[in-house]
Amino acid sequence: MALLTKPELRSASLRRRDALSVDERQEKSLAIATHGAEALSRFAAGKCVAAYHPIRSEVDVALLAHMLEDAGARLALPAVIDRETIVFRAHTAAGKLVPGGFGTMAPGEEAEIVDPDILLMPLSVFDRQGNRIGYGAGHYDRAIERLVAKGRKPLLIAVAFDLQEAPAVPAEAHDMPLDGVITETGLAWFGDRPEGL
Ligand SMILES: Nc1nc2c(c(=O)[nH]1)N(C=O)[C@@H](CNc1ccc(C(=O)N[C@@H](CCC(=O)O)C(=O)O)cc1)CN2
Ligand SMILES: Nc1ncnc2c1ncn2[C@@H]1O[C@H](COP(=O)(O)OP(=O)(O)OP(=O)(O)O)[C@@H](O)[C@H]1O
Repeated sequence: MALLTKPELRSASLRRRDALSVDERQEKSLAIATHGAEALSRFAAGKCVAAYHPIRSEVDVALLAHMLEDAGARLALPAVIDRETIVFRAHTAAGKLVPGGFGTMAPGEEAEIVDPDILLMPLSVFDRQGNRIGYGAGHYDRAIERLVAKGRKPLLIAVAFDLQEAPAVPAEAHDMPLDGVITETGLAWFGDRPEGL
């Protein structure tokens, strides 16, 4: 069978994700938080974790983010600053969220721009080799490339429902491979388990 293109894989996966009921999404998001916190709490203590403010039918990652915060992590959220660029801004309990682009919410311009150690990443589709497809803007790929160019090596962890998995996602040169994925059935590492985990 011919490999599906990125847009075909994206729309098929988003259709499946959109079909989950609100209750199913909440229940699975809770399982994702439990698995994620169990696997990452110790590692995340003292580190900066970028979550995201869910849009569309994405996993609600807020519970996991707050469990990691309780374990000692600092939180950040992405903000779109132009069509091609996102930055990560510190998200504190007192900090207000403002519209962050593409229907997302993000900390305002007064919030410090930070370089996260761990990215909890939304996506449309992933495969077991660690390839991912987002919404097609290249925002995360470019942000990761910038972090790597500064000598940072953030841990890249996708947060997704099992039904977003595809057998094979075509990878392009700019795509940054994931270290792992957390779904409602647990956390899976794609290669060797990262050091310290
Ligand atoms: N919750 C969340 N926050 C996020 C992302 C994300 O994927 N999810 N991003 C990930 O990069 C960045 C924002 N980039 C985004 C880029 C495109 C679309 C989107 O929905 N695109 C539409 C097409 C464009 C449009 O609506 O005009 C689509 O796919 O239908 C959403 C977010 C940073 N924050
Ligand atoms: N590091 C990069 N430098 C320059 N252009 C890039 C980079 N990463 C992605 N792009 C461009 O962005 C566009 C979208 O890329 P791609 O289809 O991989 O996005 P995506 O993985 O769906 O999005 P995202 O990374 O926001 O989740 C493509 O035109 C691609 O060439």
